[in-house]
Amino acid sequence: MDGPFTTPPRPQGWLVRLALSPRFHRLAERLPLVRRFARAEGEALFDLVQGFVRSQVLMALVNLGLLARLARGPETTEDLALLTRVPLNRMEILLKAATALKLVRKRGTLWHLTPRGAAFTVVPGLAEMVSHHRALYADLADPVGFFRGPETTQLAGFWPYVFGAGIGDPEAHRFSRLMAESQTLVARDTLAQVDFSGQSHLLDVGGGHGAFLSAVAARHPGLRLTLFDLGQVVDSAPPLPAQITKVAGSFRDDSLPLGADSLSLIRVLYDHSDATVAGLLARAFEALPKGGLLVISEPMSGGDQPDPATDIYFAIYTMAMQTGRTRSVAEISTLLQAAGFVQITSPAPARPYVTRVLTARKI
Ligand SMILES: C[S@@+](CC[C@H](N)C(=O)[O-])C[C@H]1O[C@@H](n2cnc3c(N)ncnc32)[C@H](O)[C@@H]1O
Repeated sequence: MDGPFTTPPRPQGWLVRLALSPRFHRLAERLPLVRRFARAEGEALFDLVQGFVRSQVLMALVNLGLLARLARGPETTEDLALLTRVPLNRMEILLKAATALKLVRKRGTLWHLTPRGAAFTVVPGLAEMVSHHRALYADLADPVGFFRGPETTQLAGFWPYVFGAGIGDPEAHRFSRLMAESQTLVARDTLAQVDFSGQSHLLDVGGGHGAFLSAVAARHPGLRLTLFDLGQVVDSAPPLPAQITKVAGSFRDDSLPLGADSLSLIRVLYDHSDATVAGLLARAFEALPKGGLLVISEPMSGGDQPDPATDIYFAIYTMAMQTGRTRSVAEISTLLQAAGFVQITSPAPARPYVTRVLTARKI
């Protein structure tokens, strides 16, 4: 730690005072009940210490294609080593680490996937998501510099649109595919919490390749649907159900299309600064008729009660993007109220690490 603290130490709670005392730790080893608690805390601390190594083991398994390979059937260490050009002794260590992560197990001479390892290979977009963390981990390689605020980050380069930059076709394709593949779970959790059956026309702003609208189309065949996103993104979308119309434009520079009585922003706000979000919400308010429904769905901060997933992973990820922010329900609500929206509700999320839904109305 460099630099002096300017305030004298403040009083601490008694449990913290105990945990700060080396004498207490020596004593705890001799008292069975306290020992159990102290050891559980010790294990939790060790898990914190080794977290990065766990993630890198997972990254190696994904990038070497080992989990995908084992999804085809069991293999020997020798074959896996040969296939991936990893020396045999190092492959053995990697597979044992994967066993400790409960992703694989060895029976006789053959490595098999566990049910968790098998589930990993079929969750849409999960392997791609792990792979693209290369940029995030590069940014976090110097965590002190990262928290002090670097000039540039690799992750910002992965998502060029966040600065309003024009994007090329390969970039549009790369990040839209990543988002579309992870959209399945987001759409499922969003549609479990929002009922569009009273609506006639939904406009999905920043809708990427239309994965969310395709899920809505399957659920509500009579609903008119409009996909709005940057030109390069809508142009590279795969063929979509007939009820979806594509409109190209930028929510920074263009008005949003009129005519829809509901508007969704799925995983859009957290990419952008408060100023950009305020502008976007003002445009959404303009585009909706009286009574119009706004749906926001993305992982949200726990606010005063930080959430174990969103206040670590998403808060730091969006900070690494340099323009984004993982906001709490209260923070988004303040921005919504400033834009004129009322009747703001946010049901408890089923899986906060997948998404949280917030709805509001224009009246
Ligand atoms: C994180 S992705 C989410 C995509 C999709 N809603 C989903 O959840 O899979 C954000 C989307 O916002 C779009 N976007 C970013 N800036 C935009 C802008 N200025 N105007 C329109 N769309 C924009 C991106 O192209 C991208 O498709």
